[in-house]
Amino acid sequence: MSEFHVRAVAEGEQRACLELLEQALHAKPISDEAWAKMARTWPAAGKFAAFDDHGTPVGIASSFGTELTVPGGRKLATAAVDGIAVRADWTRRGILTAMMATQLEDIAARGVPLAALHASEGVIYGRFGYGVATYGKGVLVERPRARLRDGLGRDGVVRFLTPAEAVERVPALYRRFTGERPGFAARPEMWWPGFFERVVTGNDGYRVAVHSGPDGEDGFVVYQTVDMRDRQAPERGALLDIRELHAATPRAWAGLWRFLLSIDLVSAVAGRGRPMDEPIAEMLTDPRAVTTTEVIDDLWLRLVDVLAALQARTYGTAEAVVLEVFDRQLPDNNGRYAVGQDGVDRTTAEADLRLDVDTLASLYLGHGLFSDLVTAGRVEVLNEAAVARADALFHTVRAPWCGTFF
Ligand SMILES: CC(=O)SCCNC(=O)CCNC(=O)[C@H](O)C(C)(C)COP(=O)(O)OP(=O)(O)OC[C@H]1O[C@@H](n2cnc3c(N)ncnc32)[C@H](O)[C@@H]1OP(=O)(O)O
Repeated sequence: MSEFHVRAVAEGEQRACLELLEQALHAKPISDEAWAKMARTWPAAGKFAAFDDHGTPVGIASSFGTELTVPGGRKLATAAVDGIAVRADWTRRGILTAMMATQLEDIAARGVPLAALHASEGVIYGRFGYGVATYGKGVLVERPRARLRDGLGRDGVVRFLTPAEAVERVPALYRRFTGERPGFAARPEMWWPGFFERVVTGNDGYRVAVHSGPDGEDGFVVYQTVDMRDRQAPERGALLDIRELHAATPRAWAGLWRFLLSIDLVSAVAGRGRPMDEPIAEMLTDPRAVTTTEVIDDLWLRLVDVLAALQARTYGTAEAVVLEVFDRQLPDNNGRYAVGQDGVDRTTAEADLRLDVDTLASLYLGHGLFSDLVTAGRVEVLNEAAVARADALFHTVRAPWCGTFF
């Protein structure tokens, strides 16, 4: 059997790696034209690949640098893992395992405390220390029944942007969003061409509209129209499928929803991966006009430097707890941490709760409760009184949400 070896991707090898990624994700092959646009978003830096004996890439692990907001508002350097694949004729031979080890060691060596990804499947990344740290909900709003409460969302103006205008204006607008919600991801310059420009200038019919309030442009929505008409239900109009909707103020948020729900010949407005606490039903006169269609795991988080990550966030009001953390891939993280409102440090004190690093990652941004993960067998309790304290320390008022796909 042929062997593979993992090393950093060299300049000039990126396109072959991207082709391998697109093939593994069952996407269309990359044309020369598409590659010309994408090349600048796919630098060799931050990429590792597995190569066969002939030097052909058979696996890719890519990441780029971003920042995530952690509870309390600090922005923490994060490796956004945006492309993982192994060629189908090379799977289940340990290539992903080898690439993840190299990638994690590299991220740790560079002093980046967090890594994050969106997973294609739920069974892959827990073994590498990633835990589900944010969730998103799918919503379907039936337009004929949906009326916004009086006065809501009427203060501003919404207008369409051409694709070229959207490419030029939306990145600057996005920088207005301060991202205080835990889990919120910054979008570095290199994110925009591959994940935004390609979508809004492509042939899939995406439209972009911006909301303007008293301080200028303060929100935008990107959506696609899906034709729902059929012979059985000729009265049905289109479905508006929101790709993203961001607003700097509650008024801008309501204004964008009002706009979407006012468009003619539309039977429903749908969104996926919306914040779990987005108050859509609450803004309508008939809350039953909204159906939650799904809840999806959104951001998978990896605490690469557990001490730095724990020290970066703030905590609720409760007495400190001692957590004993186990990390198979990055053993420097193994040990006990005293976590409290007054700070976090390593300790030799007896542990209250024992857990794996992926479980701690899933609690880190404030989603979920230690007590539920005790029930689920994910947290070992050595001191019963510490469970409620850990809940109070870690849980956040706002549901964490990432808001950016990568
Ligand atoms: C962040 C992102 O980019 S998400 C996109 C991820 N990529 C894809 O889904 C593309 C299609 N799939 C693939 O490319 C590959 O199947 C990968 C990357 C998911 C897995 O690569 P492999 O090299 O086969 O993984 P590897 O051999 O190292 O397996 C490690 C372990 O994970 C398990 N595993 C890996 N992938 C899967 C899977 N899809 N389903 C179930 N188990 C899996 C293996 O069985 C193995 O378990 P073991 O340690 O108990 O033996």
